Amino acid sequence: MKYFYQYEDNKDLNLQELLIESFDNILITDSKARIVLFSKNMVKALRLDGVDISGKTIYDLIDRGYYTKSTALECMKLRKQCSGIVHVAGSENEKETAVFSTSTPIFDDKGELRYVITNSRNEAALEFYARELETEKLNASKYQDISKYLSKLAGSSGEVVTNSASMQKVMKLCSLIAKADSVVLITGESGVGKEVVSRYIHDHSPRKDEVFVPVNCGAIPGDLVEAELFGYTKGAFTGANPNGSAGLFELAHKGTIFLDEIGELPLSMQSKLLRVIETGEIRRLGDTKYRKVDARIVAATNRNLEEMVTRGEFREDLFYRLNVIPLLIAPLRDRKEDIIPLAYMFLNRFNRKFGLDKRMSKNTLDNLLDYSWPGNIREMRNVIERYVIITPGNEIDISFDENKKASENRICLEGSQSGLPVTVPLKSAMDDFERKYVEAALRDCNGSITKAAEVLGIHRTHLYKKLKKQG
Ligand SMILES: Nc1ncnc2c1ncn2[C@@H]1O[C@H](COP(=O)(O)OP(=O)(O)OP(=O)(O)O)[C@@H](O)[C@H]1O
Repeated sequence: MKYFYQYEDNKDLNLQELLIESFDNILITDSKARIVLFSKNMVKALRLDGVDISGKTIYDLIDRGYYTKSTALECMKLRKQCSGIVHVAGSENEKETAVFSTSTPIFDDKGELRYVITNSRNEAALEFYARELETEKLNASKYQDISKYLSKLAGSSGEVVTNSASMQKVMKLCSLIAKADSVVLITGESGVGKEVVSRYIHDHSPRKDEVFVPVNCGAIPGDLVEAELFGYTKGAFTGANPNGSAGLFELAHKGTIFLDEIGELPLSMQSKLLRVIETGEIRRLGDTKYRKVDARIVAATNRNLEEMVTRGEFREDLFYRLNVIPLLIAPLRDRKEDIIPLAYMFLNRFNRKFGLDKRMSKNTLDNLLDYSWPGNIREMRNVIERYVIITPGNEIDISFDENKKASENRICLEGSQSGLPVTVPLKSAMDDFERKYVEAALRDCNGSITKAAEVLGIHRTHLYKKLKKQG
């Protein structure tokens, strides 16, 4: 391999001059440690401006206290490449600094040491590289985890129906909010579309090409919340990934993190979240250092945070910090103009999905409008999907008995004796029953997930997971 090329028109090339002007800090010494060449930047880095160095050796410079240790001398002694931090003395105007040097030996044909060439980087450059490296690592871990995370998520929100004046107002406001980077707090009953709205904000923000990370704070067991949100270092706790892991905030770097059910965050975590919002820094569990994270926060809750503040269940300072831009999404029963367009949207979606062509009876439309929809749009989605599947003919006839109790629902499946056509596989029948039962429990408990979970005898996080699975 040839490393040096000379052409007709660069015969006068003077390599010494090029080395002297090089951006890199370069020092060449001979086998007796005499200085042969300094690049201008090396002179600056070692603070030797104006010093007469002709005929001087590295020993002389060390004797005069310019620096304390030399990788060039180490390299001469060990006859191999050596690296290390070299502390450079301060002066009246400049404080002591350090450079990272690497010295490489150059041997002649007989294996005798001829020169040592030393390259170095100063502190500022090293800090710059360290920061770049950290960002690179962050991005690498981010993208590694994102694919895993996204694959676990339910499908995207698809078409967003906004026929009512109140939803149109919300969406208009969202378009404005999207452009700013402020924290947003979305409130509204379960299933009204808080996540849909937060995705809309992200999709219309300058961060739209970055990741959107939805997190259901209520579904994460209390003792794991910190590790999930902020990540953890090696050996932070038993059962953890032995290499440590980035948290969801790091995953959302440059994008948006959607903190759903923020009211379920334990108080200890609330103060940590407040710190993150104030400083833009997170600290992995078990770590000592803080890391900068640039994630826009959109939070949501179906609880009354103000009341929680008065009861001491939610930090007042966090509430005010989150409540910079409050958005209230009305329950479906208060925006009836959305009911029929939503019903048709879901009907079309499920007809397409199952390759069917069902229609809704006139009676159904009236019933949909009269119903109070305690589970809001999620409930509607489930009802329509269910009727599309279980209606044998082409016309769907949906009716509701709002007075029906959950306990009655257990034995009161509509239709024939068994309640479902026998053509439905057992798994679908069981899923359908579970869905109805959960809906009935939610209806009985006025949409409160905590109460419904109690009635059903399952943990709140378990119920959240079931609801998410159901759509
Ligand atoms: N305006 C809308 N247009 C179309 N679909 C909607 C709309 N609003 C909600 N949905 C659908 O309803 C379901 C529930 O919405 P979403 O998950 O956003 O509600 P949520 O308020 O975040 O619920 P929770 O509080 O339980 O997390 C989803 O399947 C969503 O796609």
